Amino acid sequence: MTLGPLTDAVADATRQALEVVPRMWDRDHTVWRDDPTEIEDRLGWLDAPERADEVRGELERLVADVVADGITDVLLVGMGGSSLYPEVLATTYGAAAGHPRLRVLDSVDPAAVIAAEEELPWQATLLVPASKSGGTVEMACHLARFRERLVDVHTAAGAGRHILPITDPGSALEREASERGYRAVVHGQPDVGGRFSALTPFGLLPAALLGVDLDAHLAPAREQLAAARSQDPSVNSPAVLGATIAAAHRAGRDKLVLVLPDEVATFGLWVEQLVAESTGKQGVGVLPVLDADLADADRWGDDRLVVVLGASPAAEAVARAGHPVVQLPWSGPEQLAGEVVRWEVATAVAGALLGINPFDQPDVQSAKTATDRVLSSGEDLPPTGNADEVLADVAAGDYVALLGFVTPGGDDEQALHAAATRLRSRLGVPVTVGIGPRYLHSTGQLHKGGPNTGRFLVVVGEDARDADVPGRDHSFGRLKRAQAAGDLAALRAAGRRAVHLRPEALREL
Ligand SMILES: O=P(O)(O)OC[C@H]1O[C@H](O)[C@H](O)[C@@H](O)[C@@H]1O
Repeated sequence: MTLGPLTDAVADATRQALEVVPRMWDRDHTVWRDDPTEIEDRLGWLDAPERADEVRGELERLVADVVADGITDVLLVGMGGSSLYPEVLATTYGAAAGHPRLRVLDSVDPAAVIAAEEELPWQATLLVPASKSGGTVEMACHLARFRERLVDVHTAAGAGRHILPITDPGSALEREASERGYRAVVHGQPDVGGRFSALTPFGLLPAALLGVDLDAHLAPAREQLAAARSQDPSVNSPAVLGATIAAAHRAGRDKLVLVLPDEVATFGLWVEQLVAESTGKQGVGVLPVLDADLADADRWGDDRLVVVLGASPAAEAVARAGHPVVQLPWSGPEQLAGEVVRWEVATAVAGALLGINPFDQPDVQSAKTATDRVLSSGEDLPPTGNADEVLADVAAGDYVALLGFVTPGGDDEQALHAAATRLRSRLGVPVTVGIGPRYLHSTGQLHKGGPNTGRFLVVVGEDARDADVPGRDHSFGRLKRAQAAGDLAALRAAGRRAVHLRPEALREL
């Protein structure tokens, strides 16, 4: 740890954090807020490993049956907390011998939907709709469309056996499952919010499907939770990380540059949702920055805290340039669930020190409401503008977010990253890239609820082909455009500087 300018502030914040720790373990909601709403029923992640032990056998039996049925592929559809950890698991571990591949879809881009549809062997595919609320629109549209593919090959009577939802008890998705005879329903933990649900069945079922040994996966999580009870700061590294994030924020270092080993690169997406959606509200917020150019650190403003997982030769130069650097040990992918706990505790502790409720997401709804309005009114996107409208007065302490409603992994996404690299070097401020609608369930909260220091370029790709959504009067392409329009409207209503651009405009940035 090279805290440099933050050394004293972190020591103070660590003392405060250690006062928070026993109260957090007592489930004392006043750590965060006097009002217990969306706190007292959101702390179940503190005993996720014990709760996992209660359901492990059932999950392993379900998976054994799936494997015995000859399933070769799993398609998980869901958003935010219901999809990001499965994506981390799939990309970090892959499928064990004899277990199905796992593909995660959190895009409504028609090309992405069609690609999944055309590439999967529906005869041997299991569809896993994952949604805590059971009503998230993207998941519902995916389920409607892909269920038809299953009906095509298995008939309506046989399709249900190929659908295995994960949802909270009593949700609309659970009702649909019983009406339509889906294979089973795996319940989430009602007292755990989406972004804290990685070690509940939302992450455990996908892990078991991939053939991950759940007991071994959870072992580092148990160790980290035990450490998170300690009053010794050399042991309780999760609380110290939370204290460091809070101290950095208080000092104006509200951008968290995360440097990860390549083998867990997608873990950044999970941390991004956890930190941004938990802290970004009431004008407060820590912006996760996943693609910082460390070689440029001597040109950065003093608004950044750098957290490095594992060894990074570049981190030393960052510290020499005067930025605080936290180095966390990394022994390999088997440590993943321990990192989940570290970041969950750190986020909860940082929330307490920053005076916000880390478990709600009050500003996510505004974009959803605006999207519904666009869909029902028949409106389209507002006219495109000029990036200079919002970039002209960018100053130190600001950030730029490129928000692309584009095909994940396609040319337009590459163009977004290339433009982000150029803007970083031109403007000297952090430039993030978010892919819609994924980011709406992640950094979208911070964009609208956090400090008004962002500039938002909403880039919407054209669709060469569209895909209809059975049972709805809009297509996937229309939904995508309505979500982009909805977020633009919500950003502007929150007083944020946001402009609509075509992908071609990225070349001029
Ligand atoms: O799991 P679901 O209920 O479908 O919710 C999925 C996601 O939707 C919302 O937009 C929240 O902001 C996220 O925190 C959540 O993870």
